[in-house]
Amino acid sequence: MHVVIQQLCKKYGSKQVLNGINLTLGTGMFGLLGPNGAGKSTLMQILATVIPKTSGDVQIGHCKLGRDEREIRGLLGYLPQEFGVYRKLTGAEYLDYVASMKGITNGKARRKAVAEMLRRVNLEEKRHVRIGKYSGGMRQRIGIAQALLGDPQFIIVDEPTAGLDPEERMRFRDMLTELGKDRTVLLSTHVVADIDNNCKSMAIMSGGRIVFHGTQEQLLQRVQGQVWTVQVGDEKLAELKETAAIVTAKRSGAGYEARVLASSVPLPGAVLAKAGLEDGYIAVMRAGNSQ
Ligand SMILES: Nc1ncnc2c1ncn2[C@@H]1O[C@H](COP(=O)(O)OP(=O)(O)OP(=O)(O)O)[C@@H](O)[C@H]1O
Repeated sequence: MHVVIQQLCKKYGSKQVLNGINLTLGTGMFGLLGPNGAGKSTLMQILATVIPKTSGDVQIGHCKLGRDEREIRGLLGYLPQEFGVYRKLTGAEYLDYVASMKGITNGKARRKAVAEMLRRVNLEEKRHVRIGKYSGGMRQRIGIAQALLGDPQFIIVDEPTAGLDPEERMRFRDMLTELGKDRTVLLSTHVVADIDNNCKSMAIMSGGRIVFHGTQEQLLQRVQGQVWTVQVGDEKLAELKETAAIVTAKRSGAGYEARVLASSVPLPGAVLAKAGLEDGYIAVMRAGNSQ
């Protein structure tokens, strides 16, 4: 499914939260990366028809946001950041409720869909337990289950791995990868590591704008030949912070091993390193410019 976002804006009072967003998504996983407060959740909520846009156009398949809300809700699955509202319902009750909202009105069909989804996310045994008693991983799984009810072609997932342990994190990512094979999956996160190899296309948001939109390779190309590691003491590190962009500084021996972005050797002894996504992200955030 194709999703085309053009000049999308959102204002809360006089506060401009989204400022002229342009994005095109196709089949597969699309990673949206940005710091807290960048506007990612606002964008997700607009696409999920939870809140209205202020201006701009969004085309989801053959539907238009602002005109075809009901049809759009039938096309998409949305996993929001928070689930607090449903803590008192059991997993099965919650999925039954969501299935009704998605228009699965036939009781038998609904029970079948709910049972199938509980099995798929491995929560059959916990179906009569209240969601408030679920672990972080279980809550994410019931979240993805509700998002997948009705077999949506566009899946929106907001900050999916918060509160998950490493194993749950990996399982969750595998599940999204599988879903992305024949659907459009939009994944928002502030954790660079969540944007793994499966998100071929990605965007970076900052201050309500898209500051990068392209492939992972294109992001890496931006910092090719500009990432250095260098061993420094406390004083040199402070000096370096003034003159160069430091990606990380890890304690090493008596000083630090600093990872630095610079167009030429930042200090004598600095060694050129292989560029990673984190380096590209830091470079784009510092430049704050759009592609
Ligand atoms: N209902 C609201 N009224 C006023 N301002 C809001 C409202 N909702 C969000 N904002 C503001 O909009 C900006 C973007 O918030 P948003 O939650 O979309 O960012 P985010 O990138 O998803 O970050 P986070 O991961 O922290 O949620 C923030 O400055 C936030 O304070």
